[in-house]
Amino acid sequence: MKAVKVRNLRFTYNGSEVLRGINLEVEEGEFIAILGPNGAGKSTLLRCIAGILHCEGVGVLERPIESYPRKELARVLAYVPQRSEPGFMTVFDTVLLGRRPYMGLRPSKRDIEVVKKTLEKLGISHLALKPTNRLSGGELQKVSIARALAQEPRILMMDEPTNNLDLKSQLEVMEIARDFALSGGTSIVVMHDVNLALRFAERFVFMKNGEIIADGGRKVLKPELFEEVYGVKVEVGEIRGIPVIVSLSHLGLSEEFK
Ligand SMILES: Nc1ncnc2c1ncn2[C@@H]1O[C@H](COP(=O)(O)OP(=O)(O)OP(=O)(O)O)[C@@H](O)[C@H]1O
Repeated sequence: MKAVKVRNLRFTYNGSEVLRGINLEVEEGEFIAILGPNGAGKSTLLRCIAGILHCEGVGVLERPIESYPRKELARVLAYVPQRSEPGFMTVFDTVLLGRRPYMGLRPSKRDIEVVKKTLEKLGISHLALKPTNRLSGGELQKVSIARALAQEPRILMMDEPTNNLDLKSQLEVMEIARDFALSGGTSIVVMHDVNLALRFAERFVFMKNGEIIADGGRKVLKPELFEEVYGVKVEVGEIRGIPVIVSLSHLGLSEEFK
């Protein structure tokens, strides 16, 4: 089944076109990384697919996104924004908000169980009773991811989830996204760290100026693509079978590695 289908998607902020005819199909079980320079339109695309921005041409699990009542959409799709606002609520209660699409007036035993398990998974059980405005940036990011996982969605979308995270936490979050896809869910992650994306994702969508420039598996990772998308010379190597991108110079700037 197609998790997401985007057809000829256009999006305009105050008259300026930011997405120009995007076509994208994502199968259930895929883990895709959306990459590209600042301002390329990655977050806007993610927010269109998540139904936060209203645009025509987005299908989720073979249905137009606008046909979903809000609660039903939240059971199907979870979105972790680039930044989340901290507040007075505790970590536990914040993650419990992820159970809202399932809850009646009070949380059930299962809701509480899911929250506890999710906190454990993210390694933040010890923070359960702390208000989120007393967390570090990385801790807050993990709370945001935990809340999305507690939603038990079929599609997990995260916007730069590894920002603010230390090396170990970056790997943990990417493993979570990969395991989510391996267990039949769909992970769509916007990232800047190309090497981290290469290490975990199986499909790469490169955007520039509101368009998709390349879309595919490791074979799309050619130096010419990085020159076109980022204006950077790179070499593509391999360590233990994992592709590694080494940036050499800005085009036209440093002569050092030419
Ligand atoms: N709320 C907004 N109002 C007006 N313009 C916006 C708004 N949000 C984003 N834009 C513009 O839309 C374009 C795409 O932004 P977007 O955040 O989607 O890019 P991005 O690829 O996610 O960038 P980054 O990697 O820097 O997060 C940019 O030119 C940005 O200035």
